Amino acid sequence: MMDNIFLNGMKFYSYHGVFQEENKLGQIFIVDAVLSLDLKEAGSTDDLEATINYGEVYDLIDQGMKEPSKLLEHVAERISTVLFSKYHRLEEVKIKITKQNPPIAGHYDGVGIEIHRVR
Ligand SMILES: Nc1nc2c(c(=O)[nH]1)N=C([C@H](O)[C@@H](O)CO)CN2
Repeated sequence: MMDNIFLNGMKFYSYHGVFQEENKLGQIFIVDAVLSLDLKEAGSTDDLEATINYGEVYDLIDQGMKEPSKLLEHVAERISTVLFSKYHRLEEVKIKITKQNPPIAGHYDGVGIEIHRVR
């Protein structure tokens, strides 16, 4: 069983979407991320260098959300690639991106995607 670091309910105003109106007007995106790695060393040494700094992860996700893409799949894939290249300790990552108010008629809490990548 793997240990996890999570960042829940991050909100970004970004411009991802298939439709021109989404690229022009933008909308709110909610991102949840789970990073799986062994946290035992950090737990025993109390040393930030022995783990992944979730403040730094937030900044990387923020940067990734700023670059417009058509598909949420592409946004999530870009972010996971950056995380794996930056953190050698990272073994698995899950990234979920939700649009609460996309241009789709109907009643729902949100639509989106979730990816799970293993190094
Ligand atoms: N699997 C996906 N389907 C759709 C996406 C997406 O990113 N992944 N995006 C759209 C539009 O941009 C959406 O916001 C409104 O229809 C459509 N389907």
